[in-house]
Amino acid sequence: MAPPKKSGRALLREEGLERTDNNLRTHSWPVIPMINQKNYYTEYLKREEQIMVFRQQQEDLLKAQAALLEKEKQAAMVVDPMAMDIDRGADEGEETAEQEEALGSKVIVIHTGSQNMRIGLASDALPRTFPNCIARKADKAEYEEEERCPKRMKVAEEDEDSDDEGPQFGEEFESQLNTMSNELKIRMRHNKRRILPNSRDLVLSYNRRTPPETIKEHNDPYRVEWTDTGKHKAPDHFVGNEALRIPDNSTPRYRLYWPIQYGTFNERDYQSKRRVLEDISVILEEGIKRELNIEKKDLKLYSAVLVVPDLYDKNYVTEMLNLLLKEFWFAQVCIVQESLAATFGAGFSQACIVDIGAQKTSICCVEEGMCVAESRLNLKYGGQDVTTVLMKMMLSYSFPYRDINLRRRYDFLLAEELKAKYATLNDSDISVQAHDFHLRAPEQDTKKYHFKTYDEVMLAPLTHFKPTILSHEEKLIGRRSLWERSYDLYDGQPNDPLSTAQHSLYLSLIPRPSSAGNDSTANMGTITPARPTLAGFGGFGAHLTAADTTPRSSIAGSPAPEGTPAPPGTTTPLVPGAGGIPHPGSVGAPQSTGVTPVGQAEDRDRVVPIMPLDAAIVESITHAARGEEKKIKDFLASIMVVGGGSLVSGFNHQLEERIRALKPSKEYQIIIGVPPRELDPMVIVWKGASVFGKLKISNDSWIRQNEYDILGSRLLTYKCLWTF
Ligand SMILES: Nc1ncnc2c1ncn2[C@@H]1O[C@H](COP(=O)(O)OP(=O)(O)OP(=O)(O)O)[C@@H](O)[C@H]1O
Repeated sequence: MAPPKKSGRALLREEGLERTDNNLRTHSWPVIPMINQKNYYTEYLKREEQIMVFRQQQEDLLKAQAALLEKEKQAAMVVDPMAMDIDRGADEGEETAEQEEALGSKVIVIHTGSQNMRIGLASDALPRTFPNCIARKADKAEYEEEERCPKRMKVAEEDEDSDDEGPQFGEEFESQLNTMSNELKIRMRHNKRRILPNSRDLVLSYNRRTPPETIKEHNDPYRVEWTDTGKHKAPDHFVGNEALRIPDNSTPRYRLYWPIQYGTFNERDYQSKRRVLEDISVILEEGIKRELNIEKKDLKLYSAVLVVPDLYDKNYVTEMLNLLLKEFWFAQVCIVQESLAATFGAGFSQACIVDIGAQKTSICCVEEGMCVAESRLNLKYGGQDVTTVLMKMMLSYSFPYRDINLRRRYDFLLAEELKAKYATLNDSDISVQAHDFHLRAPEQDTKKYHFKTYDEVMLAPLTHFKPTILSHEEKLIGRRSLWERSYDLYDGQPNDPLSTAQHSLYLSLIPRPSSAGNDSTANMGTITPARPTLAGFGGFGAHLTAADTTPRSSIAGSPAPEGTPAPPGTTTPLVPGAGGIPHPGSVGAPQSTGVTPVGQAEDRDRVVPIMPLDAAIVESITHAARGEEKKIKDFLASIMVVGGGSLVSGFNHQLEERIRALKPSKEYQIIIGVPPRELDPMVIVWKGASVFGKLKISNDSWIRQNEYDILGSRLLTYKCLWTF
């Protein structure tokens, strides 16, 4: 139907030309007609000179060139060809060693790990490392507030003293331990290694009947120097090693905090954002002062390089950037990703970097100096899980120090020491062996324990390849309780990056309704276990309600019996069960799940991303190669393992064997490279960041104070070497 015809007066009114009786127009504003959207075109923000950051870089470059010309003129006058050569070289990015050193001595490189803080001048050969923790005065120490770790199943009091401990960690754990032990036995036989049939019984009976010796404190040459809290003038806090050495029962009491957890802020143990940031700030300030001898007030003369995880949390990066620029007043800050830094440290241009830290393991392929974004994988387990599971296994083998509790500082240090000494992945080390250790607790005589080990020293680090036996129920507590997920202002998409590799891992964990729509139990709002067998599997039967992922200390920690379906409206932190992981390589580009990106992002906060390490590496490489066979071969031949968790003896060989089993074809050469120059795998990332900080080409990545004042964290889009 044709629209009704408009009167002439109405048309004039629309055009603003309506006139009054005296023939004058009602207003004198010019009327601008609407733009025809079909022909609409703009160059706004399409050219570099319209972006302030690039404009400024261009201006800086012109200034530098003008200064160089001026210098050349002066040098030509005094005929000093050397001076000209040096300057030209510098302009072309070929710094001399002296220039690099000079640049590096004004750059502080910061790598904040979940367990270790590494700081140092970029000109230093190695970083200073100390525990990334702070002890603050409190009513109770952490061991008085929190449950024993490893968590024991409740046993009747009269049983506690009996010789036969029974399954302290639940039937499920025991059965997985036995399965792993049997699998190891089969593998050893296959490799023609001799095993005594009653080895475990020998260990059990020895450990049960060997009492500890008591050594008087004055007879112990290695007694620990505990931190003196100075009772009456006790300071508010201690940092790093000093904090870890405060007696647990000190007066006044101190509570230990680790402000970084799983590569982002610790939202579990803190009640406010301010306290987290304050603690990080104090640790950094005191670390820089003590280790580098630089006062906070002088930091405006320094630049900072900050290392962040590959799959970073946007809030973490922006808050840390703000902290460094506005609290520490560094002149400029540059941000670099862990895997990229690792390749810089090792001097590789292409590699698949596997970083095994204390709480997280990240995998990322790097090619031509760039992270292959889609290959990034972040798994929530690491060296600390190995320590805990080793203690569990040793206790299951009647470890004589039955009261060990990793929430106590001296026990945590003891467990770390035992792991570093005895954990192994060499088949040749598996036999019944006798060891001893000294238990040094504050205000107590030293106790010397004798114990024997068998296969548990290998089974514990083997959990990297069988992470379902690890306990994951506490890993999501408090997540997003202080910082809400960051969303893009314009399109509402989550700002935290997600790779196709990580996405496919989540897809395998988050249950979705089938395409036929016949799965009426699946519910987008809550996550129910994907496989009923998962409940109670590997000791993580704890069900978290949706609300439990937000408030701290509200976990319903009772393990659910095997096969128990989750009550309605409950959420289980999900990890892949046996056979739950799709075959590596079977997952291509992300499949559409029919859920909004926001919904997916929220789901991800309720899932613990876990996958066997060997499968995860193959998965990451598959996503990096995007179907190119040559790239798969190249990445498989250039795997590099870094991070403290990889220091277990025999780790690389074991990993190589397992990847070979997944990629048996003769076409693939699997090479696990070691860091060059015998560098410690724990410091490679820091080393690479320090190299980056000294380069002139990294000039474009520096975020300066004046730019930050105008653009804030939006600068990250232009300044970082990766897509932010
Ligand atoms: N000799 C060793 N053998 C086995 N494990 C070790 C050894 N030395 C250190 N580790 C482990 O390495 C881990 C610390 O590694 P690293 O410093 O790389 O972690 P981080 O950077 O603090 O943690 P994350 O990467 O999770 O943030 C700890 O779990 C520690 O027990």
